[in-house]
Amino acid sequence: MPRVGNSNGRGTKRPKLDWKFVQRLCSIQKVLYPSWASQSALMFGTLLVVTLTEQLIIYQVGVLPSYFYRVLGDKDYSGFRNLVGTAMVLILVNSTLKSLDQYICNQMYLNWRKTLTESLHTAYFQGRVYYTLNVLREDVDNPDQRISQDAERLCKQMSTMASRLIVSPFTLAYYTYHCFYSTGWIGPVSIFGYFVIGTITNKMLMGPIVSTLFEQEKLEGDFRFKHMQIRVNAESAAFYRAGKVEHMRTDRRLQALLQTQKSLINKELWLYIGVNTFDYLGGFLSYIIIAIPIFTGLYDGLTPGELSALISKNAFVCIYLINGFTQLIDLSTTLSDVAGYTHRIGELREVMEDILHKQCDYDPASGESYDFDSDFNVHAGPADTAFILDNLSYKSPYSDQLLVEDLSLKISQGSHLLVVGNTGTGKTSLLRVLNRLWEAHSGFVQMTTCFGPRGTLFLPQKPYLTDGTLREQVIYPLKDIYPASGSVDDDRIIQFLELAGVSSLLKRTGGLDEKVEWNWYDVLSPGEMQRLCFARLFYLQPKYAVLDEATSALTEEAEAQLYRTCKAAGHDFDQSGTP
Ligand SMILES: Nc1ncnc2c1ncn2[C@@H]1O[C@H](COP(=O)(O)OP(=O)(O)OP(=O)(O)O)[C@@H](O)[C@H]1O
Repeated sequence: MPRVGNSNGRGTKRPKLDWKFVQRLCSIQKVLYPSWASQSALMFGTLLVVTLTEQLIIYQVGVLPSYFYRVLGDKDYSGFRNLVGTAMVLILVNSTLKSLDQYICNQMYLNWRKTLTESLHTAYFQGRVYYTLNVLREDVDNPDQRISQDAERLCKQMSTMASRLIVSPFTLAYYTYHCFYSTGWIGPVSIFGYFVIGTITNKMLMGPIVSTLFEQEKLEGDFRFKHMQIRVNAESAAFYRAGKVEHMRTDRRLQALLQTQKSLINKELWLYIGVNTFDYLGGFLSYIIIAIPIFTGLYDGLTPGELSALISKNAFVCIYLINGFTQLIDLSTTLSDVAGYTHRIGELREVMEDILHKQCDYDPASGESYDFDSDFNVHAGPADTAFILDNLSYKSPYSDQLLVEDLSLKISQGSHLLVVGNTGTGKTSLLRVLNRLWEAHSGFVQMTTCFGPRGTLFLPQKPYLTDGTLREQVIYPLKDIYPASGSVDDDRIIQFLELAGVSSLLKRTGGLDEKVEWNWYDVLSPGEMQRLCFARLFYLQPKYAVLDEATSALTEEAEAQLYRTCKAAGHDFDQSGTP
């Protein structure tokens, strides 16, 4: 069950707009832009060309009114006609470029989301990372939310920043040059100073927002998880008539979320005040810049007319330069969101990487780790042996007490082993250690066969049914129909469903390959689920089967029948159960 409710993790630093953010953002960018010729890089290049052209056209459109004044003032009819034609073309090109800009940003967002989510999936499903992350690690909340929602929001926010950020170095350089040309050093230096003060102020105001956004996303995940818990367990809750208590608990999660959202909105108020103040201050700054030489007497020799012309010329370039900077400052709110999501995804990536490298059966050279049907890390041993345990001791995570001490055992072909013991004594844990979900505390454990049809299959205590057709349930976890699709395989599956006592499912689903809308957990009884898992076992025909109370919902008679079938099929099985 995914862990929820833990705060930012034990001893984890509060996420901020700091160097760590830059590192995490860069590592995410490396994923988004794997090479210069990647699709994202090409889109980025196209966006750059489009936005630069757009800037040129915007400038041309901006000066149109002054031409209109001139031709109208001169009553120049042919000039006016030409100008109307030019204006129409420019406006058409401008609006096409603007739409293209938006279109490329949306395409980039889609491409980023695909690349980032697929890369997160690759790490998540590598080896048993998804198990360790959800069950054993407490330092990352809601991994599902980070992969599905946070990644999406990060890409969305970055795409809204992209077109504004991409041209700013060019426009800033261009207008800095013009500003310097018309005002001397005083213009650019004052404007750069104003931008530095604006950035420092906004960085201070953004700091608390980043950590609150991080917290808000965690609570959002907790809230969704609560609803998912009720959705999955609706029947059990209804049997308890637990509507009131679930209502109270769900509302409590909602309250916690809204409280954090409220605090986020309050903190954002200060950032908005900062951003808007700098926006309006920027409008006046050009006059302050021109006022300095006027009041220091530098322009004393100019007539009032010449002075007005100079002011108007200087104001134009200064305003453009200031506008370039204020546009960057306006991005502060988006940047604080980007920082929050970057920390959540960056942290997830780091933890997944850490888990993967700590897995004892991870091979850094090939990147291969344990998975179904992979021979990796299977130590060659005697051909007739499945497991060798020597002085094995193990304990549960976060506990110092050993569950089992110095267990020596060899599980070989032809022998059937039943593990019994009181509840919580570590029977399932033995299977976890055999399956390498948990590390052994000391001693030696070796699996000498592979997973899957040619080796060992584990049937867990809680039957796992995937989404999909009846065939996909039976052949799980094989991806493709094994050994080959067609009537031979169909006959086998039908025969195994009959042997497991669930052939009635064929009628309910309407066939092996009929898509079903229902959730398998809601429509099958626990006994039927266990029988379906046995059909899976018969189909996969492993040499060894490790069953964890796999018949707990069946009658003794049905249990005996299933075991007889297993024996006839030639499985050696290891079963754990409470006496
Ligand atoms: N993910 C986990 N984190 C921490 N402790 C765990 C975890 N899973 C199991 N444990 C603890 O490890 C101990 C052994 O659990 P295990 O599941 O092996 O019991 P069992 O003998 O199979 O019991 P049962 O007969 O009820 O299935 C229990 O005290 C359990 O609470």
